[in-house]
Amino acid sequence: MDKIYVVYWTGTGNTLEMANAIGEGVKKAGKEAEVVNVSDITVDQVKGATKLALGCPSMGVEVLEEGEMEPWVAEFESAAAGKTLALFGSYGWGDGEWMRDWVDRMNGAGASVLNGEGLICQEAPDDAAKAECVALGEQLAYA
Ligand SMILES: Cc1cc2nc3c(=O)[nH]c(=O)nc-3n(C[C@H](O)[C@H](O)[C@H](O)COP(=O)(O)O)c2cc1C
Repeated sequence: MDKIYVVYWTGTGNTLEMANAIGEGVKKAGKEAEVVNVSDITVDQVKGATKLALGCPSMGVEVLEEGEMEPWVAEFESAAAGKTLALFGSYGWGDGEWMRDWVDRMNGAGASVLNGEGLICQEAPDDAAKAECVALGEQLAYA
């Protein structure tokens, strides 16, 4: 499967902005990207993908969004082994705990998380944060 999916959940659009910039980076590297809301794609559809970007903001108290993203990620755990993942998301007032937990979880499921950490950004990404997202998309495409 050549297409690289950038699967995200967003409440107010910040993580979507990150997702779009990551998709832009994938395309810049010459690969096809599909930026897709988690509610519009099943885990089955990404089972054949060797690399994937997943994004979700910090919600609840330092957890993934619980209505859509958390159940999707829980199901994805059994399909994650051997995949290369770019994890990303926006946060507000925390210290990134939700992302560290998510990275540990995905590594525990046998995936390889690029750079050993997720790309996080406080609230809306500024130009510098968007540039980091573009670079992450390129890195994922070349990985
Ligand atoms: C219900 C709710 C819970 C949140 N919990 C946290 C949290 O635990 N830690 C944190 O740093 N930010 C928290 N935030 C802030 C969001 O992560 C932040 O506003 C983020 O930019 C939202 O991204 P989005 O625009 O993609 O939805 C919370 C926001 C909401 C609405």
